[in-house]
Amino acid sequence: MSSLRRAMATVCVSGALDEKIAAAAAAGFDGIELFENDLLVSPWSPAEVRARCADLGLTIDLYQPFRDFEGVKPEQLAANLARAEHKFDVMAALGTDLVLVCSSVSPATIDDDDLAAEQLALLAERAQARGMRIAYEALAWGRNVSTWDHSWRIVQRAGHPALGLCLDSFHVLSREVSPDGISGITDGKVFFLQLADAPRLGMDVLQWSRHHRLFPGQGDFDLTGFVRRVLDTGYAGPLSLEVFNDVFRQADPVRTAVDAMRSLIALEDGIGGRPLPAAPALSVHAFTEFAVDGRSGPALQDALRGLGFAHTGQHRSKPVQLWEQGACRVVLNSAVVRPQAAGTAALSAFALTSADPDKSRARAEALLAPELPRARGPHEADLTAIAAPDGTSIFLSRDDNDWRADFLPTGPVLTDGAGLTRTDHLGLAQPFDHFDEAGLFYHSVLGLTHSTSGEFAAPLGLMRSRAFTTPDRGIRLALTVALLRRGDWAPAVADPQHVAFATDDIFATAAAIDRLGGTTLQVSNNYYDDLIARFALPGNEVDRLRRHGILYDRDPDGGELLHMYTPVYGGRVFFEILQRRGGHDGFGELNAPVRMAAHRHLRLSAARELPR
Ligand SMILES: O=C(O)c1ccc(O)c(O)c1
Ligand SMILES: [Mg+2]
Repeated sequence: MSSLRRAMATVCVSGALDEKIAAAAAAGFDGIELFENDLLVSPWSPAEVRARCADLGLTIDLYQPFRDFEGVKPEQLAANLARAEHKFDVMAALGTDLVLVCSSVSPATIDDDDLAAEQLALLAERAQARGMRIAYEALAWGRNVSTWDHSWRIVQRAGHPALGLCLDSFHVLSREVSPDGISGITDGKVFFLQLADAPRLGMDVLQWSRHHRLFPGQGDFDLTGFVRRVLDTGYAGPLSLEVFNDVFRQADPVRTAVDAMRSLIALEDGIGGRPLPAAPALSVHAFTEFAVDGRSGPALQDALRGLGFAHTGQHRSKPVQLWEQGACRVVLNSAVVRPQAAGTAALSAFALTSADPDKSRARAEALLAPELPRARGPHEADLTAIAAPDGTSIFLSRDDNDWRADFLPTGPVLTDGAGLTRTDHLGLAQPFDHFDEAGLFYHSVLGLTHSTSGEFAAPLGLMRSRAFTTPDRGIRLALTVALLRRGDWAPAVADPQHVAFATDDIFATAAAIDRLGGTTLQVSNNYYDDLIARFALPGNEVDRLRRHGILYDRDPDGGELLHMYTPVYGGRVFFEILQRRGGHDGFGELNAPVRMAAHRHLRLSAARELPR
C-alpha cells in the first residue's frame, strides 16, 4: 500500500482558523478539511486562507458542510442551487474542488430516493462545470438517508461522475448496518474518508457524534477494519480526522493536533500502511520514582520503612535515594524540578524493562513522543526516557539491574521485611483533559493492551478507570480520571498516585507491618457487613480482613483479590499491598470508593485536630 495523505478537519481543534491551520501543519498533516464556520468567522479572505495553507505546505482537501440540499420542492431546489454556486465561488478562491454535502435533516425533506438522486445529479452537473465534485455523506441522524448503504444507492441511482460518497466512520459504525459491504463500492466512488472513533454509548446519535467523538484508537470502534474495507474499493484520497469533542475543542490546538497525528500513525501501522518499529516486549516494573522535597521526603521514607523497605542505595551524583524490598524498588528524588506545592510528593517517573530500549525509543519517536534529554554524569546508566502526556518520565531499561550502577550501596535489602515481592501496578490519576490522550499513548507507544475499563462512584464524584497491561500481566497500569471537575469545593488532591506491591500472604504482611510500626487504612465496619452479604464469606474470615483493614473482591471464576492501603503521604501519594489468588485480574475498582472515603476521613480528622 502506498502511503496515503493525512488530513484533519479544522473542527477537531480549538482556536481561530489561523491557530488551527498552524497546529495542523506543526503536527505534520498534509491537508485540512475546512469547516465553513471557521472560515465565516475568520478575518482572512478565502484567497488569504489558501495562501496561508500553501505557505505551511497544507492543501485544502474538502470544504464542508453543505446542508439540506436534496429532497426538496422545485422552488427550494432553485434556491439551493444558487446557494451552491455561491459556495463554488468560495471553493474556487480557496483552491479546493471537493465539497461535502450531508444528507438532509429538515423535517420538510421529501422521502423519495429518485428525487434525491435527481437533485444531487443536478448539483453534480453544476459542480462538474466548474471542475468540482460532490461527496455525499449520510449523517447518522439524516431525515431519510442515515446509513452508508442508502447513500450509496442514491449515488448509484444518480449515476453522475462528479457525485461520489463521503464515508465517515462515525456515521457508519454508530449504526446497525454492517460495514462489510463497503468493500463492494465501485472503484473511485468513495470521494472522501473521514475518521473518528467513539466510546460505545447508549444515547441519541446526534449528541453522541457532536460531543463524544475521539481520535482513532481512543474509543471502541473497529477503525482498522473500517479503513481496510474502504481501501479495498481502491480509495486513495486522504485519511482525514473529523472529531467533534468537547474537551479537544477547548484544549491547546498544537497538543491536540499531535494527539490526532499519533492516532493516525498508529492506525496506518495497524492497516499495514507505513509500518512502525514493532513495540519490543516489556516485562517488569524496575522502579518507581517520586519527586520529594525536605518535608515529603522524610514522610515517604517513614512510610516505606513501616512497610519493610530498606534504604539500599544513594545516587552517585544527585540527591536521590533507592529503597528496596524483594523486587520492589522506590526511588526518592529531591532534584526533580516539577511545579508542585511545597511539602508534596509526586510520582515523577517509572522504569520498565524493555527487550530493546533502542527500538522502544525509535517507536516512541515515530509516534511523536520524543526522547527526553537527561543530564547524565560518568558511571550513570544510559536509560531511555520518554514523557507520558501528564509529564511523567518513563524509563526503559534493558534488564532489571542495569540502572543500579547509578547507585552506591548504603545497606542490604532486609530479609525480614514484610514479604513484599514485586510491583504489581501503578495507579496513575490523569488530568481530566488528557485521559484519552494518555490511553492512546500507553497503547500505541508502549504497546500495552487496554484490558478493563469501568466507572465507579467515589465520595467526590464519578471516576473512570482503564487498565493497560502486558500480555502476561508483568506490567499493569491503572489510569483513573474524575469524570467531571467543577467548582472548587472538592480538593484537587482527590487525584493521588499510587504504587501497588504484591505479597504472597497478605495476612503475614499485615502482621509484619504492625510489628514494624507501619500504618494501613482502617475501613468502615459497614463495608465488612456488606462483604458477608455479597460473598457469603464466613464470619471469622471477614473478621480477619476487618482487623487489618483488608478489602476483598472476587471474580466470577473464583479468583480473589485481597488488598489494603496506606494513608496519603506528601499530599498525593499512597501505597497499596495486594495478594492475587486464583488468577484474579482486576484492581478492586469496586473497593476504590471505600479507600477514597477512608482517605477523606483521615484528611478531615487531621484538619480538625490541627486547625490552621
Ligand atoms: O454534526 C454535523 O452536523 C456534521 C457535519 C458534517 C459532518 O461531516 C459530520 O460528520 C457531521
Ligand atoms: Mg463527517
